Amino acid sequence: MLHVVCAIIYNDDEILIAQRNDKMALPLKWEFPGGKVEKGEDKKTALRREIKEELAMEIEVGKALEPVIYHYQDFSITLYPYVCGALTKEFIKREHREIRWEKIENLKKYDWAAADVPVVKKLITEINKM
Ligand SMILES: Nc1nc2c([nH]c(=O)n2[C@H]2C[C@H](O)[C@@H](COP(=O)(O)OP(=O)(O)OP(=O)(O)O)O2)c(=O)[nH]1
Repeated sequence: MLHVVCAIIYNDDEILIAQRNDKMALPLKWEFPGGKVEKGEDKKTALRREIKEELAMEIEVGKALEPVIYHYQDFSITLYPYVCGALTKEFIKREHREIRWEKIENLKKYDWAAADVPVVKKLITEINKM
């Protein structure tokens, strides 16, 4: 079982979303930036580290959302999503094929990694209640 943290990074009404590259597992799928928690590492620390490595970005890690367990064909993951704040909109694209700011109501148009689908649905439901 992989333990993966991911960041739902807000700036105003937009969220930062990323497309995996064709050399990665789950090629070309869209995801929230993040990565594997290392042994003995605190999840929030892991998330700040991954976002710095992947995007050269500093974030404020906030509320934890409900973890998602998903069994892919070759491996299983527990995905731990966190609501995060961005201090600036700037980032450097270091590993992904594409990274962009997107409005929540447009998130359903993307081909998400399967583990992310319940997270995306929840975000869309929440925004519709507002
Ligand atoms: N980062 C991230 N990974 C996700 C998400 N949804 C999802 O199924 N995954 C999967 C894809 C990968 O198999 C795994 C995360 O691995 P990764 O390759 O992004 O993590 P990493 O940077 O620590 O990996 P590594 O290349 O250093 O080994 O979790 C998501 O929203 N964000």
